[in-house]
Amino acid sequence: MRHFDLVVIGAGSGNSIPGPALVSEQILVVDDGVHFGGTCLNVGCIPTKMFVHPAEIAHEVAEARHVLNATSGEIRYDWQGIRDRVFGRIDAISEGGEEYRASGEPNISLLREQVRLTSEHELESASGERITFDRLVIATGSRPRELAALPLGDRIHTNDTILRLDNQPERLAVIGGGAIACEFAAMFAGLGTQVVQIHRSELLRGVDDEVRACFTEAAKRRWGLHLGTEVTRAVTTADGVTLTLSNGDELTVDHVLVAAGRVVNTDRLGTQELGLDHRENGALVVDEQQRVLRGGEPVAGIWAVGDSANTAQLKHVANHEARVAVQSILHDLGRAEAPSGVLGPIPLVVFSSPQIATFGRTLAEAHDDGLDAVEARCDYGATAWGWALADSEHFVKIVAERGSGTLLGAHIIGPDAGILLQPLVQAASFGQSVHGLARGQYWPHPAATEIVENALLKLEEQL
Ligand SMILES: Cc1cc2nc3c(=O)[nH]c(=O)nc-3n(C[C@H](O)[C@H](O)[C@H](O)COP(=O)(O)OP(=O)(O)OC[C@H]3O[C@@H](n4cnc5c(N)ncnc54)[C@H](O)[C@@H]3O)c2cc1C
Ligand SMILES: NC(=O)c1ccc[n+]([C@@H]2O[C@H](COP(=O)([O-])OP(=O)(O)OC[C@H]3O[C@@H](n4cnc5c(N)ncnc54)[C@H](O)[C@@H]3O)[C@@H](O)[C@H]2O)c1
Repeated sequence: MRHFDLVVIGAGSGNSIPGPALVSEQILVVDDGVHFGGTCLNVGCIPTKMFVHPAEIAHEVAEARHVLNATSGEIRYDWQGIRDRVFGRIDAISEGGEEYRASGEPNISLLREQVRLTSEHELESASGERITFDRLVIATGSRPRELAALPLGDRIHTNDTILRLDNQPERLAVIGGGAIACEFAAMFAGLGTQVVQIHRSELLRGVDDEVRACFTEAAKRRWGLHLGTEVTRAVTTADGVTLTLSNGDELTVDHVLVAAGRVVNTDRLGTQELGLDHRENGALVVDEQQRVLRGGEPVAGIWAVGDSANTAQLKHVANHEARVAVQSILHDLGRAEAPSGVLGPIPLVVFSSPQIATFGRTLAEAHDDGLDAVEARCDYGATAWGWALADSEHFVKIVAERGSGTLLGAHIIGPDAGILLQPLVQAASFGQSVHGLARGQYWPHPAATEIVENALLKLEEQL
């Protein structure tokens, strides 16, 4: 029976655990993914954004008349060319990474199989191999939730398969109203697919109400939107997929994308049987060192990171957790201080069109928490950069506590929202009050950051 000092299950964020600091450990990396390297690299953040950008250019060209007073003729996009540019780059990284893990380092071995824990120090692979270990990192991530009414197949996809289609769908139904659904809907619509998004409630629940309303209006202008509706039946024919909706409507599309949330992969790992603490969504409960808990106490020798250990389901969170886990393992080995682990608020950027960026509380949430909070809004259109963009709909909102000026949240919709959010994430992370934040530094004129500066100035007036 093989034995390892450390086993890492999951080679997404888990793949960054082995490194120079652990070179003296015999490490086994285990992964059962079709492509090596996890969700972000193969079917998540990176390929989607590599499609989102060309789609955004295409959208801007279509809108060019608005800013250029130009007449834009019909432009045809080369789906296969875009797809091959994306996967030509990504697949090479995935294949190179797999080869390096399999044979590039003397202390690291690779197992490409699904495994299940049989105890805290033993696992069994699908082919029946039993392997023991001293320490374990669980980084098994999540997978798309499937819907009974929409069995996956050649025409019904998740994010795992749709980006590799040979031909761009002329008609696409997107099911769901979260980040994935909103990004894919805008992306396909930008490239000229006739998109219809079908969702049982409102888009982007949990995001600031005004931001959501602005997004929903923009979405309605760009693609079909059926809200408060579910798909009850799907019939695949030679012509496409005919969907029956809960309101009785029927529509036929070429392909369907199911984006109805993620299932945490602990359900097939055996962690429940080990009595480890789980959250409602199946993620493991961990402490600030990423050690998994049982009965609220850390279990010796087991760490968890990423989607299997948090509810944020974001890559920047998973990356940070992996760094914390490495330091905690080194601490366990007597070679480092214990990590502190805690960073500031977690930002979320939805790379749809328009883009949304947010962190922290909305004004309503701050009030619900009993805080004396105030909010200021600056429209893009109230600044010189907004005039350059001819923007009349997007805005920045900042929430702070009256008196102390503590930054409680920020909510942005519009071009480069993710970039505009970061100075506020930085201020909140380093405990900087809103007092003096606008006037205590230069803001280059007339850059888009002036929108943030003006929101801060308005906010300060209310403190
Ligand atoms: C379409 C999409 C777009 C996204 N866009 C963004 C974005 O723009 N920004 C952002 O921050 N986040 C984004 N995310 C979320 C982000 O991709 C995830 O939060 C992150 O990749 C999770 O990393 P992880 O290491 O926890 O898991 P993963 O990367 O999913 O890795 C887990 C690995 O474990 C393997 N595995 C699971 N169970 C077993 C088992 N029992 N045995 C062996 N192997 C196993 C899996 O095959 C997988 O390779 C997106 C997600 C999706 C789906
Ligand atoms: N830009 C980003 O950072 C980015 C992009 C994509 C995904 N992600 C991450 O990935 C995670 C998953 O994204 P997501 O959009 O799949 O999840 P989500 O949880 O945001 O949205 C899931 C959607 O599916 C709907 N849904 C759930 N069950 C359903 C059912 N049975 N029938 C019909 N609809 C159903 C929900 O109402 C919701 O609108 C997110 O938590 C997000 O953090 C991040």
